Amino acid sequence: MLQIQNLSAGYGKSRVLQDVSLQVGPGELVALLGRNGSGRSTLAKAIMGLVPAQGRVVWRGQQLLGRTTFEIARAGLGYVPESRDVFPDLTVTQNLLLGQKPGHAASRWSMNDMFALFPQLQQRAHVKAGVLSGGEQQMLTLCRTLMGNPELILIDEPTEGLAPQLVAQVATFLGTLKARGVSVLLIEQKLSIALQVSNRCLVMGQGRVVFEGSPATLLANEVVCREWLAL
Ligand SMILES: Nc1ncnc2c1ncn2[C@@H]1O[C@H](COP(=O)(O)OP(=O)(O)OP(=O)(O)O)[C@@H](O)[C@H]1O
Repeated sequence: MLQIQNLSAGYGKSRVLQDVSLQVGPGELVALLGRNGSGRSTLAKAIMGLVPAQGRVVWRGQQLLGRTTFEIARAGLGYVPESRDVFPDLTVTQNLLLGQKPGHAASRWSMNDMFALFPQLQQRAHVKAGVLSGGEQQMLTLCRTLMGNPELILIDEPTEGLAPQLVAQVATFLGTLKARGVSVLLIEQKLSIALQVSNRCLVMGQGRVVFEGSPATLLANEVVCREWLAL
């Protein structure tokens, strides 16, 4: 469904990604692990057309490289960046409504689905997003992207800085995406979450994919865990 072949990308003269190839199948949740600076966020940005890249990013048979971020999102890809991304002066409900894509077929996700996943957002439905806690803003960013009905969603470190209870809610959220057939490429620092929710794990190191396999295979690979994940 998403096929990345020999992707290279970087900033100015510095080359960050080198020859990255991977794929994400329909309804699959692929976890992208690695140390800080290994290039995972750059990969997500390259897929979304946010950093210059060479190679092939093929989505449903069509090359995405060279298209604008807007066109890539319209083609069915959602992106939740590492930084929380809300409209601070709009309420929670208004933020969610803005996530919908006008003129598209009805989203398979309703506002009530979002409130069922994160009840805190319902309690704060009419509060301006700018006064929410960091964790609540993270939930709102996830939900707003989902309201756009993506077929594949790239999520960059959704549990970073969250209290354990919220981490558990994000894990449930990811499980719901999987259960409802949304493909996910998840950048995650917490190995426990990645192992719990993913079908397959990729490990990146120095801008390359250095491991690919099931969560169980990754856990059993002491060399990869030590050298590339510092476990
Ligand atoms: N805007 C930028 N300009 C220049 N270099 C950058 C930029 N963003 C990232 N880099 C560099 O690219 C490399 C990969 O960073 P990237 O953010 O993709 O890694 P990461 O695996 O997502 O790690 P992290 O979790 O720390 O973000 C790092 O060396 C980083 O310093």
